[in-house]
Amino acid sequence: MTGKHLRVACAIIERNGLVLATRRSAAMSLPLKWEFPGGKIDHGETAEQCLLRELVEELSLRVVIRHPLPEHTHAYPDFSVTLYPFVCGMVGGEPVLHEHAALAWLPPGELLTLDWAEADLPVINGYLARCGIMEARR
Ligand SMILES: Nc1nc2c([nH]c(=O)n2[C@H]2C[C@H](O)[C@@H](COP(=O)(O)OP(=O)(O)OP(=O)(O)O)O2)c(=O)[nH]1
Repeated sequence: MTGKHLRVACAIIERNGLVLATRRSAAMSLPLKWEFPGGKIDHGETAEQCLLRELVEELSLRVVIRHPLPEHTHAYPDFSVTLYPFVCGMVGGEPVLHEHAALAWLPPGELLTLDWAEADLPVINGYLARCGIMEARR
């Protein structure tokens, strides 16, 4: 593994049978890739605390954290990331884009139609397996 290692909490937010995906902006790392909203875990912060903070900063969104999913580590060419995913529910309100280029609410079975950050693919497939949806694409 080369470069820095990031620990990142991310949210699989469910609402009325749909899941929220956000698209990174052209100015961010991994430009225009789709991801689950969240961000880097600060020193002294739990993954859950990070997630609640990042969702307010990025999307003005308050959620309830329902349960964690298994973490996954992925090596990109110049850095590596461990994703700490949490299935969440909405408290209320609508997400507001402060940093991302776009958002989409999709049925779980359509998530893999987006161009995801590579690290997310095992997370999505694990989530789909929990939902009883067979992996349709890689
Ligand atoms: N939030 C989030 N980040 C992800 C996911 N998948 C994935 O590879 N990442 C990567 C993208 C970023 O390099 C890093 C998260 O950092 P960040 O959300 O604070 O992004 P950032 O633009 O501030 O990062 P940087 O350019 O300052 O390095 O993890 C995901 O599902 N959600």
